[in-house]
Amino acid sequence: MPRPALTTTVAAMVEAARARIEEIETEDAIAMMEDADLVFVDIRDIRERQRDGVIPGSFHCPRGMLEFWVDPASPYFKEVFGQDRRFVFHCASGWRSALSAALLQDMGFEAAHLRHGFSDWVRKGGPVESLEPRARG
Ligand SMILES: O=S(=O)([O-])[S-]
Repeated sequence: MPRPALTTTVAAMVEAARARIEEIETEDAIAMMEDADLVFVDIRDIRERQRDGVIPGSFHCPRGMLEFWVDPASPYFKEVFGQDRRFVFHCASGWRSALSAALLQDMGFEAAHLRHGFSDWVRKGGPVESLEPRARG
């Protein structure tokens, strides 16, 4: 049976998201590293973090938990998202984080995203920390 045609593409969705969210260039984000009011939120999955490293001090919020962790009415709410701080979401290349920032905007949660993602962060010499794989019990 033929698959039904999609009504949009992921590229179109990312483009539409990018048109309405705050985007941070890598160089500017690196310069913001020392800002204690700023939280980098990494939405990549744990395997990407373990394989490629992380932005030091970044908070890991798997993309699948996004809405649940930022909503104070959710049983999964995370305190960090209740703090009066500036949040910059990132993924590997800026696609997932663009969609996430737009979704958060729809929820009324203010967040920017790292325009070119962690891969560009590494390319531009941003600091990277290694993550030890969790020991299995
Ligand atoms: O979503 S992605 O830009 O990291 S491939």
